[in-house]
Amino acid sequence: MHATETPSSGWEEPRATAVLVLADGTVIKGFGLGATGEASGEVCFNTAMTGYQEILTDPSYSGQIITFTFPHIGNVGVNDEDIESVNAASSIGACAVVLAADITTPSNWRATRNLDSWLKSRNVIGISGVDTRALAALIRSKGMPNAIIAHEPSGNFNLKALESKAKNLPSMDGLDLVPGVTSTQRLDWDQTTWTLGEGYGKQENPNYHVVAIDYGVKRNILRLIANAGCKVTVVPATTSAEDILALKPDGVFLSNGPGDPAATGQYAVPVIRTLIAKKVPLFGICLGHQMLGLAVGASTTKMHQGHHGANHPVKDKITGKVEITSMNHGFAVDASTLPENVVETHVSLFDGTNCGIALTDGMAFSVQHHPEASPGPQDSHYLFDRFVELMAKSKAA
Ligand SMILES: NC(=O)CC[C@H](N)C(=O)O
Repeated sequence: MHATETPSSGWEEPRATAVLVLADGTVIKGFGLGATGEASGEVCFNTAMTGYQEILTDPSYSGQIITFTFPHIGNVGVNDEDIESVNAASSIGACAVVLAADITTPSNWRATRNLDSWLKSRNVIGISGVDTRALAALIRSKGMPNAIIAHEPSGNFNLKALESKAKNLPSMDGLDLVPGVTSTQRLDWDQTTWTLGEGYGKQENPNYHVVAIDYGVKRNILRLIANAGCKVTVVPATTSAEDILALKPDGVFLSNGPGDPAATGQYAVPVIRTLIAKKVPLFGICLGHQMLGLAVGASTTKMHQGHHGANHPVKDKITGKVEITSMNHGFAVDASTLPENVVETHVSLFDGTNCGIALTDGMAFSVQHHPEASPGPQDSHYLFDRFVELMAKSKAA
């Protein structure tokens, strides 16, 4: 500035190019990234410090806007290997993302792309410059709100219209979102986990055949089942019990997935009940766990703020061991409604909610957390071996 010029009043607030409008009318302004336009969903917060690409592509997050409490999201870029959705038909996963810091140039040897352009290519809207700690605190006190996010480079927003749209969004309670994410065709899976220098491996000598019912399955779950010595056939969510049994599985896996389990249970539960009656070894994760719960007659409830992170302590009540787990759920099985032939096997040490069940006949078990991690700690990998042991016992009987 030239010495004779009048000093300006100081720093001017940059124009907001994105807004997040909550159903209660709260307006959060920031800077748009990723796709332009509007998206709507339930706002949750995830506290994981790593693995944003796996989180964003987890089909369980469909219909949700993820607020990352870790500020530096995008700093390791993205690549083609860390996508978790199996159904590649569309941009499946979270519909929008809320960040504290702007996305910086990626710095990682595996990065092939910048998070911003990748979000745009997947039609996912983002907003940065948000006080994500304050938003997480708001969710903690008031629960997960519905919201509209809008990204408009001109910065012209009709806030009244956005607020009324946000108010009229349907509650996640009662939504069946599985049809939008499940595979439409049967799929043979033999890929195993990733190792440095080798990339993903292949299961060449399987001992067991697992049918995985795809309610929105994550790739790393299928890889860990393959690692444990199995050939996997992934089938669409509405596959009948007859068609599943015709594949002669040694075990059936009930996958994770989005939405309200009670709404999804309408077609899933009768199938699971038949499999229980036929004593087929069953293993369920997250939505699959909730649906096993519904199939045995228990009920599920909507949680206040849910669990979304990578450091949640869970106690295995059978062994007494505590495992640090990856979590992503907004519903839970109500343990007080479990029938006599089902035991609670795992419990959250954060809030005492149910995190695992097993049938007393020993043929079916499930957990609420994500033992496959991706991202997250690997303490719970043992559950895949438990599933194989169950199939071995059943085969030997
Ligand atoms: N990760 C999942 O499978 C989530 C299950 C279910 N949609 C929930 O929010 O509780």
